[in-house]
This record gives sequence, C-alpha cells and structure tokens, in this order.
Amino acid sequence: MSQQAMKIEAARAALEYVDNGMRLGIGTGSTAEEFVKLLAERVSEGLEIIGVPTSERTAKLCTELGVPLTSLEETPELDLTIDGADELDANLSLIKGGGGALLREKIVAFASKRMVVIADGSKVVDKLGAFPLPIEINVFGSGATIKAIEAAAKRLELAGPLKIRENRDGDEFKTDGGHLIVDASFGHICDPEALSNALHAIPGVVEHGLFIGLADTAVVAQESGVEIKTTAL
Ligand SMILES: O=C[C@H](O)[C@H](O)[C@H](O)COP(=O)(O)O
Repeated sequence: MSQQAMKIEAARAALEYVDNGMRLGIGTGSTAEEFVKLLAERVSEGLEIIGVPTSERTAKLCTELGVPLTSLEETPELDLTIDGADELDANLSLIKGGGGALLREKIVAFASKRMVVIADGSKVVDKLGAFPLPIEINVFGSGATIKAIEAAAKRLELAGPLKIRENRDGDEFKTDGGHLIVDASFGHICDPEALSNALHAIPGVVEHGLFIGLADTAVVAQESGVEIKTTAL
C-alpha cells in the first residue's frame, strides 16, 4: 500500500469517531486533507457536524467541499479534534507543525474534549526528534529569541541547527498568525516535557510543535491494516 493510500485508510477509520451533532476540530496537512474529503462525503449524505479549521488552508478546502464551519469565538468548546502528526511516540506525544499550523492546531486541540491523531505507520517513533521540531516565534526580536532557544536547548543537553523556515521562493515562511517558524534539528528529545517548559519560558516563542497530553487516540495505518493506539488520560 502506498503512503498516500495509508493516509486515506487512517482518515477513513477516524470517521468512526465522528457522531451526528459533533463540534469538530479539523486538522491541517495531507492526512487531514484526506479526512476532510471523506468527511465532506458524509456531510453530503446527511451527517450534521460543525467544524473549526486549524488553518486557512483547511478552511478553504472545507468551504470548497461544503463542510460547515464555525470559529472558536462562536463555538469555544469542541467534542473532538482529528488531526495529523509529523511524529508520534508510544505515549501519544507528538511533533506537529510540518505545515506551519501548530499554533492553531494546539489551540483547537486544547479546546476539544479529545484529540484523535491520524497517521501512516512511518510517523510512529520510539523517541521524538528525528523530525525537526517546529517552533513558532514572533518576528520581533527573532535573533534574540533564536539565541534564547539555543541556550535553553544547551541546558537540556540538546543541540543542532536552528533554521528559519523559508518558502519555495526563498522568502521567510509566515504562519497564518504572521509569525516565523524555526525548525530545530535537536535529534532525539529524551524529555519532551522539559523542552516544552523551557521553550514556553522564552517570551519570543509563540508556541512549539510538541503536543504532550493532548491526543488520547491514534489511528495508524500500516501495511497490515489500521492499528488503534490509545493512552489513558
Ligand atoms: O502544520 C501541520 C500539521 O501539524 C500537520 O498535521 C503535520 O505536519 C502532518 O502533516 P501530514 O499529514 O501532511 O504529514
């Protein structure tokens, strides 16, 4: 099965968690897009849900396909968020933000009673960190913020290149919130919680892509079929 086919299988299996009347957080990325397409089919068949998109990109796709949308201003509490991930470990701690949507994704997941992650098997790791950790930072003072991130990482015995993300045309990538993304190639992150706390202590860091204690279920598509991973939260 191709990676694309596995993304579709994970997205399809995640539809099982969606009930009529739900207020849904709708993720961002190629796997979440497969979920949106399948969700739209169910909506056209009569499923009644309302969704909060985690990015402008997801909002656009939902609107094109007829998935009804709301906002966290109108609907501040959600029943379920379904979203992809760049990496997930056995505790269902995640790295997210490969597509730059981590801030809205984390706000939406935090506003949800539960979060279900959808992924193909390549995203499952023993230790987070082979995928560079996306860190969203304010444009103001970005140089000082990067220095502070380096220093915080050093205190945790983490090191590695920090790279400001660029668009294909070489311009600085900007998130939907107008911030920069720094991709931090720290390698294996032995204590994700300590790193999370250290990054949150830096004023210029808006948010980071470590999602700890947010996902309770992962729907992972492998060659052999779909596997459900859960954690007791
Ligand atoms: O910012 C983007 C998100 O966190 C995505 O959910 C994540 O990068 C996974 O994307 P994909 O399903 O395309 O691998």
